[in-house]
Amino acid sequence: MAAGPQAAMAQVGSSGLISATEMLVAAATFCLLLLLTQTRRQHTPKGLRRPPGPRGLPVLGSALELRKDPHLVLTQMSRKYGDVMEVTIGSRPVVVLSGLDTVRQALVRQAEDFMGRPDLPSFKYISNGHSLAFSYECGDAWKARRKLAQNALKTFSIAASPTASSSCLLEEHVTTEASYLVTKFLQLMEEKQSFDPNNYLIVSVANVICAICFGKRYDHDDQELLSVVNMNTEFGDVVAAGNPSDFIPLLRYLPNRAMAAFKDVNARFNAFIQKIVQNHYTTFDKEHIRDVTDSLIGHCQEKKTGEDVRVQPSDESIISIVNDLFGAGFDTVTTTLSWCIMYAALYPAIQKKIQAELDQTIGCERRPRLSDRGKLPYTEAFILEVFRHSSLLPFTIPHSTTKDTVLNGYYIPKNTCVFVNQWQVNHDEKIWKDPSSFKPERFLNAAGTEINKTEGDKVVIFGLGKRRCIGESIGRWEVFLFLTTILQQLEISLAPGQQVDVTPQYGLIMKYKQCECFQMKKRFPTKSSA
Ligand code: HEM
Repeated sequence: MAAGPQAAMAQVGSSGLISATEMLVAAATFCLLLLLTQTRRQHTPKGLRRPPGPRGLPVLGSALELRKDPHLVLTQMSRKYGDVMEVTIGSRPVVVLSGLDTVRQALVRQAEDFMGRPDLPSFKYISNGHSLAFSYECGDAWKARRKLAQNALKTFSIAASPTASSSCLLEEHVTTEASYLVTKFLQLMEEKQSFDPNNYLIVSVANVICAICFGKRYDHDDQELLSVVNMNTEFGDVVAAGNPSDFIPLLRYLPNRAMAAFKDVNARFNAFIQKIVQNHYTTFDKEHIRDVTDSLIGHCQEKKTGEDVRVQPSDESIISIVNDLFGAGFDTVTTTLSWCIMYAALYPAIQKKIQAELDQTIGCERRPRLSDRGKLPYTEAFILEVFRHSSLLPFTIPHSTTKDTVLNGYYIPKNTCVFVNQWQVNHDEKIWKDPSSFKPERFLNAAGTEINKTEGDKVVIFGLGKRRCIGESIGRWEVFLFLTTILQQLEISLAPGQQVDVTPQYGLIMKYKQCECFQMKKRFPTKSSA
């Protein structure tokens, strides 16, 4: 019993000795937690059962088992306990959902019951507790903010723009950035044998969301932007489902390097955005709304005094929407593109098929546009397979029940933390043939001419229901346009003799290990961009 807590302490990098008082506090906490766990279990209403699951250790629950690759461990456990199971992490029961039907049942059909977020300690540091994505709040004021965010985002990205030379602002921003990337990659190939494209991808993708949110583009060597976009791993390590210090209260009082880095990342991130927002306030002109930040400031100023104040979000929480949009808008898309590039390099025959489709449909005289998307089924199937196979967001952000509820016959009390295992759904042998193989064809009709929509809808990577990602359309469009622009012009390969490790590193967003192993070469003689 004693070995468990010690192992957990070692895991978070405890360096000091434990005093007698600390031991007493630990023992008291232990007894209290046992008592609480038991009291909680006694409250299951008559005739109903709690979901099955492993017993776990006292105080730690299943925390040690979940230390490495929880998406794989929980997938394995779901084979034994089923699609609704309960694990205990530390002192806290967590319901884990697997299986497409169960996930749809909970997040879509019982959407209101499962739309909450748990009050995890780490979430309070994000956007000073005002985060749209991570805060505990999910009432009417939150719903109003989510709507506001969706509308502002749409206006400055995929809505038709009378001023843009492209079909919409998003197309204009991505085309600019993707063309820059192609030139940069070729320049790097002249300077080096091989390189890591991810360092450049992240700035280009960040520039797209910066243009939408702040009307601003940064140089690729801008140190301020680089210091913000390069701290996403520290962020993702802590907010990923199953972080022990969110579940084991004792760990919060011990030195914890990951948590310290997380707080620092959030403080720096908030300061970066705050500076831009202040600048927007100074130059704000309600007749000339430039970007998402302006539109949010405008909304704060227009708020009607007669509105029900309980429903009315505060100015601070409205403005902090840009933190969410910027934060969620670059690492997700960059990591998807980085997996696309890796799969294209690992499977040259698949890459050639995409390029053949691009050559046939678009040619080399003009650049891809968003309107080409429906005409490139193989490319679309490749993107779907990248989402499915990599399952780069193995879990959604943790959910929580908003009321006592019943799922598949199991009782789940209000405020229960819920993990949705997207990785399991995307690799479930019951719905996918040979799920570990990378096969874009699985998403095409028999003739290979169209996407099979039913198969495509089985991939769960943006969540579902009331918490479904609000940047889904933007994310999908961006991935399509960046990828097609790059593959139209460049052939991607791995440098001969280079070993690559494609094992996903667990986090909120899973990446492969960084490597300077890519080579790219021009497919056609240079054309002026059209
Ligand atoms: C390939 C790209 C992307 C993927 C795979 C992705 C995936 C996800 C997932 C899994 C969630 C959590 C859903 C849940 O908790 O049930 C989420 C939430 C969210 N995403 Fe995305 N996302 C992507 C791009 C974007 C972009 C480009 C933006 C903004 C511009 C964005 C903004 C958000 C926001 C604000 C939330 C929180 C929604 C809420 O809590 O109600 N995402 N996303």
